[in-house]
Amino acid sequence: LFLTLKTPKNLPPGPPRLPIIGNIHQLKGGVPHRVLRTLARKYGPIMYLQLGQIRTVVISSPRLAQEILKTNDVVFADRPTTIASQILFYKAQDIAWAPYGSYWRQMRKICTLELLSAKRVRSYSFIRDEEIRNMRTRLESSTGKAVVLRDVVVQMVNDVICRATVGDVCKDRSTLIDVLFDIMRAVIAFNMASYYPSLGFVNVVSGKKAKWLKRQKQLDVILEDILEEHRRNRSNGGNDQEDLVDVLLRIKENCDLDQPITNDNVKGIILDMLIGGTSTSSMTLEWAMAELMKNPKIMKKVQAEVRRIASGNTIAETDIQNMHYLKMVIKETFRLHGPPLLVPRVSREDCVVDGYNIPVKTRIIINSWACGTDPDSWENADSFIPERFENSSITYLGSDYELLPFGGGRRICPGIAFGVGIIENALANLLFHFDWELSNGLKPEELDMTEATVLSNLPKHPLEVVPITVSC
Ligand code: HEM
Repeated sequence: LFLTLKTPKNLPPGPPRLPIIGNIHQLKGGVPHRVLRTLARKYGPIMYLQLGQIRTVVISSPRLAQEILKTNDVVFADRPTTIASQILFYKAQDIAWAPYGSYWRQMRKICTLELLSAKRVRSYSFIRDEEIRNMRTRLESSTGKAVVLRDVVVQMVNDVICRATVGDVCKDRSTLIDVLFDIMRAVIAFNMASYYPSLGFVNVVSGKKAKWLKRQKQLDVILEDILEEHRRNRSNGGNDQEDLVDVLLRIKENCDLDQPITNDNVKGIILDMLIGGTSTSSMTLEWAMAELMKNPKIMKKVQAEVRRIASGNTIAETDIQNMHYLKMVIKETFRLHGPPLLVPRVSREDCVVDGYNIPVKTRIIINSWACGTDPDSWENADSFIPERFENSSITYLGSDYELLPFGGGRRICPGIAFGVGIIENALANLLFHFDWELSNGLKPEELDMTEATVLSNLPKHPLEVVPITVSC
């Protein structure tokens, strides 16, 4: 498929348009955030691309990210309607893809209070500890042998999130993980039809629609099963500890809400939690370990800190609060390997950004990786240097626009405390209980850090390492 993009005629006045940026095929071939950063360095931090039928503005600097996420937050608080979000996310009846409005506000509030508040996240510490201990046991049984780290951490993260969200590790875990990653791919990946929404037949011809419908069916069976089990449990008196599904079912049955909750809403929200949490947190862990394997001095320094602070054979969450270098390693991992393009926004009305008129219904892509590697904000921007955060007040909480792994504004990720809680605890345990070698005698400098083209925040080649159990 080879399609040349031409300057669209009769567009309202807007930011400088790229006359011909090549073709969609070319964008598909490279890792999109890298292609877009190269284009931004040539054409500027605000670019107007006509991608098929979709008017798209790409933002590539911290200053302009602030204009979108802070100055004009409400204007850019909407999400696009995509074929993937319609099929896979129950017609966008979740939170992440829901249009901005009263339904989104209500459901986000329920999830924030009932699952993702700091207090709630603290209450899951026993789940985190148990599942991280299980991960450790699995690794101990492989001591001296090569393991694919991704498999181990995805299972641990998925088990933590499943237990907090649906109350138990999922019976059908491997199918669920497969489907979740497939959905993530469908949402992120290049898809010609999403640039030509009025040409629905493109999806039919390419076979994508049939594939997604099949995936959706598989997923729906798992989610229905989870709901049914909770309904049964509730009619038998329920459990002492409510999980998110119990909470949503209770609210659905008893509360007089502005927007009544349907079964599809509940399923869409479970899906958000599973997808939002599993892939992002496990990818961050894999990249952090890859950077540490690539940089043995940093590995040594962070291991020394963790082993000095942790006492006894376990790591308490209070110990982690004192592991400042570990936190810097995680921040640096977010800077270089966080979600490179934020979930797209859509403008709800005409708006002026940086002196340019952006018409209503324009899709906005924020290249957070370009912000995180902006040479005006960061020295040696492409190198992994955790020490850069030593005397810095920069956080990833959405108010420092040069570091946006969780986005910003009212659509900022509501799962920051939950995600970071898992990452910090798991990484501290991996570093405390094990020494690590690369498999097949690979040298650190030979480790390939290329990103996968489709899920570009995953390493292209899954990290293979050899854990060596350390007696503490
Ligand atoms: C390392 C971990 C994580 C990263 C890097 C991450 C990143 C992000 C990003 C970049 C966004 C889009 C924000 C924007 O549009 O400005 C987002 C949204 C979201 N995330 Fe996360 N996330 C993580 C963990 C989690 C967890 C653990 C959950 C829930 C259990 C979660 C649930 C969500 C939801 C529901 C949204 C949609 C928010 C909305 O549209 O209102 N995330 N996340």
